[in-house]
Amino acid sequence: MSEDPRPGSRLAALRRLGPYVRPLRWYLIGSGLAVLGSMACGLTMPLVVKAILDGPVAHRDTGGLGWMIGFIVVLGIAEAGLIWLRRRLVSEPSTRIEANLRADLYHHLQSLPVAFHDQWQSGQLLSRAVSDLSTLRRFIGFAAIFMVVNALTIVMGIGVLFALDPWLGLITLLCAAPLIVISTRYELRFSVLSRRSQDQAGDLATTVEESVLGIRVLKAFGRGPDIARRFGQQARELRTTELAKYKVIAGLIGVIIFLPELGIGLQLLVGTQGIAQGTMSIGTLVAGITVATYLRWPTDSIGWLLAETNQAATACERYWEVRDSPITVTDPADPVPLPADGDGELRLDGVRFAYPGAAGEVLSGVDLVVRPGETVALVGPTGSGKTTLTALVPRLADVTGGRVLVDGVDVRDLRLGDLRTAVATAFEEPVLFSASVRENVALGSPGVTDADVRVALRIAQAEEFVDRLPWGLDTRIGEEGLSLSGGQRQRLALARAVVGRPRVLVLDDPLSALDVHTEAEVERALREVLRGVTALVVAHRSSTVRLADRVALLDGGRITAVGTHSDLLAGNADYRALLSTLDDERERVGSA
Ligand SMILES: Nc1ncnc2c1ncn2[C@@H]1O[C@H](COP(=O)(O)OP(=O)(O)OP(=O)(O)O)[C@@H](O)[C@H]1O
Repeated sequence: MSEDPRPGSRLAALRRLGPYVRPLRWYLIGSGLAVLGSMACGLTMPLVVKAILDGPVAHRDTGGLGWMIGFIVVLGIAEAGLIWLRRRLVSEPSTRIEANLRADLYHHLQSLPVAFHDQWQSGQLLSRAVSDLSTLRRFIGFAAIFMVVNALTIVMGIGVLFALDPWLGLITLLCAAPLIVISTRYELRFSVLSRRSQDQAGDLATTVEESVLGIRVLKAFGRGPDIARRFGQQARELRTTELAKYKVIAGLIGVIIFLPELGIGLQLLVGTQGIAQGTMSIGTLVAGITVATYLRWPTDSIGWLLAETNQAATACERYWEVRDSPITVTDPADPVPLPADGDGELRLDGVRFAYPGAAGEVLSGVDLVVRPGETVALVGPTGSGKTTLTALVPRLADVTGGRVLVDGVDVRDLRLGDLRTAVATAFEEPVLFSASVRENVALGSPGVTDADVRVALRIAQAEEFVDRLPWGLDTRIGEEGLSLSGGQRQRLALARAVVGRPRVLVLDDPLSALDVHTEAEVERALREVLRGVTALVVAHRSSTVRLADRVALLDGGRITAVGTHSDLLAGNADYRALLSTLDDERERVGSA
């Protein structure tokens, strides 16, 4: 996310849009030709005016005037028609390219490993997916075409001026040339600011998103004013950058306005002398000034179009930064099917894991077998790597050493779709989406029937409350399921985990974030969910531990003890100490 002002890298980012643009190039070329045609009509008009002034007006003879006026009308109609055609032609490619880029970005985001999302702020992703792509749409539909067309119009116009009178052409050329040099210098300065402001807008979006999602916590802890201060500070920084952008643009606009005005003044001076000496006609001078005036917008707009191009190049760079992030968790080249008769054995064989860029390993040789149909609770001090370990089973991240095997097959040899059907997960914080109960439960198993959803809800002790919702399974639950209680959300998450009848369940303690009364309901649900399924359950509560057949103690990156809850209580001092801290902590939290 660095500010890289080099035009080369930024142009390369724009060039990479080729595969998106190529299939729609005829629309864009057609649109460019239409606008070029309309400009040619505009440039022809002064020539007809010259013919009228130097012919019928100068000779006081109106013969042929009708044809000339008629020609001007035809030029006007053609110009208007071509402008209409340009607008019609350009809307299709610009919106289609934007939609395709957005769809591919979203698909890529879905495939990126969790480690990527840990490192990227959501607001940055949001601003790239929304505002940066809108900037690109504007560029493709407008600035890109007008950059080319306006440059051609300036060349055509100066050509016409040279044909009318070399002095008129030379004056306009001498005023236009410094513009190009000055604009390029401004462009470089603007590009740095443009990149900064887009990144700052992303940071601002992150703050807004975090404060909306965490509104309850912020209110409960009275942190609203602090967040407002942070937001205010970020908004001020963004404003400072925007002001600096305006300053650069204002300087450029000043030059852009002044030079053409100077040109028209010089044309009048030279033209008046030419007319006095009889070397130039009035028609030539009027046509020359009209052409020079017509060239003002193409010339004036260069700075603005360069700014738009800059912004688009920056947006494009930011887009590719996400698209270029490697998808490290992929389907294997030769996937192995899961044995059809497997009962769901989960085996961790010397599993090691280190977070990218971290100094040391979180897991350094974990060996554990969860037998078919068995529930193993994973306990360990905070930060010992329990959550990390559960992420390795459905390949939310890949082991850095050792193997995770489901029914004897390394999870990396399975097709991701097969693995995630065989292994279902539920997390400490149940995440529900703005969709119906049915869609939320069937999220990972799109083919399931309503009957399957109902069975899952029954197992998760959620059927009764879902039936009481106003539209039952069709009830839309709010963003993150905020309109449901914590226990209800957790039970829907458990129903989602079991609906596809997975071979292995991996749960991050579903009871840990619940109060005592809710916990009893979810505990009942959990007991049902765990019946007959192979399950590895991270336990933060002794109540969760008691649901398990065996308990594994994770400490120092390894499993240091495995046994039944009572065996470990009786024979393992570390386990006794750990369990007492878990429940002490809860009492502290409960009484706070
Ligand atoms: N995305 C990450 N990048 C780098 N380090 C991480 C990341 N996530 C977790 N860690 C570190 O890995 C270690 C294990 O974290 P993990 O969340 O797996 O522990 P845990 O046993 O589940 O903890 P808790 O019981 O508090 O939930 C911790 O030291 C944590 O700081």
